[in-house]
Amino acid sequence: MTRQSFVSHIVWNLYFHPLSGLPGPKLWASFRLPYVISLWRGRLVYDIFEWHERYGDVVRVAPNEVSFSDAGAWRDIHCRRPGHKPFKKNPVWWGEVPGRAESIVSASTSANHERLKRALEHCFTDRALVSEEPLIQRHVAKLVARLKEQAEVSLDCSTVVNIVDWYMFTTFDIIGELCFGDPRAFDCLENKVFHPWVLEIFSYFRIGALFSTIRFYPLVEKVLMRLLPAKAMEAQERNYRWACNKVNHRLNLDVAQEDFMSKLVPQLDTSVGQSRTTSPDAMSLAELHNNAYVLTVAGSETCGTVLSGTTHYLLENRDALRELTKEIRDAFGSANEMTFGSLVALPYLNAVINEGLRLSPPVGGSLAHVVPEGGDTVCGIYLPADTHVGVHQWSTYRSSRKFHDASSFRPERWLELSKKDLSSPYYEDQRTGVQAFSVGSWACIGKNLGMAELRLILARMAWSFDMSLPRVGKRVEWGSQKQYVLVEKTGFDVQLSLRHG
Ligand code: HEM
Repeated sequence: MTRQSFVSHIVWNLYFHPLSGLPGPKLWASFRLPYVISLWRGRLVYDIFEWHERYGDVVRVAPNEVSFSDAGAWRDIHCRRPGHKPFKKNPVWWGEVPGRAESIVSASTSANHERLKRALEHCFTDRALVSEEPLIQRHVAKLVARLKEQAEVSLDCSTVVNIVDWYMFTTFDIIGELCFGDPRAFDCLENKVFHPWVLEIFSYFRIGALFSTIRFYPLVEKVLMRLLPAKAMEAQERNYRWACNKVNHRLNLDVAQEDFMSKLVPQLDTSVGQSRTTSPDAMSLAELHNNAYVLTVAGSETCGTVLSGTTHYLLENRDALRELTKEIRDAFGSANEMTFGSLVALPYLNAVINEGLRLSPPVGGSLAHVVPEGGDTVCGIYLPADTHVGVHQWSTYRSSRKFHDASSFRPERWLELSKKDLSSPYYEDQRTGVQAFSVGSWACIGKNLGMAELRLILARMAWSFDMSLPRVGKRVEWGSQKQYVLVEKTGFDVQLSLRHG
């Protein structure tokens, strides 16, 4: 692009573009680069939050992108509206990986997405959850047992641990067994370290997010794809193949066990390639491989982030931690009584988790979508076709215009009393804007399983340990960690003392 055409491009973006009337920082509206640089710095979520605080619920954050922090945008972007075309996922972020079959996440056509969703949903029905609970209970009991072992050998019956690691050990061990039918697939709790496969996955989060931004510049993408060292591609392929082999191994196991595969095998179309000759909902083996891979990542990192964030805020808010601990210890006579079913009924535990999801969502930014052909409205604002749009979670959840004492951890805001009592400072909180599992066609398929895991792990921790911040140890300020679509968690220490009595 010559200097002259670059300048006219900026002038057009600022003054003649159909979005030029929308509020937002002029530099960001001029060209895409400030947005890309902010993401590369891991600051995009925080920068957009600042723009929303300054400009309001609708902000133009790039020449062709509009960010919303309005609860109504969930409905308009994510849900089917009679008489409207669906907003598809933005291929910049959700593109297919070349050479792999489609996964539920990459499937952008609704027909394919719906088929894969129907197939995978068998893993997440109420009945499926009941059958999977013993497996999950076993791993959570192991988490507690390993931590207790460490506390028991010290004179003061306590131990200091990086709790983020321990939560992630647990969520990966759980998902490893659910996806691959192998209780020791990752064996992180046993070895007290991450499995090398998991470490590789962590490294791809950042690279994947950075790489996606290249798609804003198709020419650069083409060149870069050519220059990319074969070694880097091979490493990713090896990582993927490892998961495929684990799936194949599980398929050949001759034992009856209740995991995801026991629900997915009946959906498997064994005909060659990706053609489907049996049920219209069937999955090919290649699709099973990729979807198992996606489930492994989607079902572990997310839970680990919310557990870590919630624990961080509980430790900083001793009254909330005391209230939670009391509720759990009063409700049960023994740890075995804590089940998926019994924990649903605890109001404070659920309020704590809702508040944890508000302040530490696994995806802080937008779940990017594209306005369909012909253009459409979001929150009453007309947007031309192909405009990139999304609900910015961090800005919606932390908005001082939507929540009383928005940046503070206040589980009370989720209690029934606060919703009904006109004199409660939280009465007018816009709770419906908090949708950390998303809503509509692409909403999280693992929500119930995820919530059950969060409840069980937090409850078992509060039941077994008195938790506190150690005098000396690693701390974190949750809202200053870098985010590359997902939160790059730096870790923090917790003192776990065996409970008295
Ligand atoms: C705290 C826990 C979790 C949170 C906050 C969470 C959040 C999310 C979010 C925000 C999305 C994107 C939705 C969209 O694009 O509109 C998503 C999608 C998804 N999640 Fe979760 N998730 C959690 C746990 C899980 C678990 C435990 C599993 C499975 C084991 C899972 C599997 C998936 C899958 C397969 C999708 C893609 C759904 C689709 O495209 O139709 N998630 N999740």
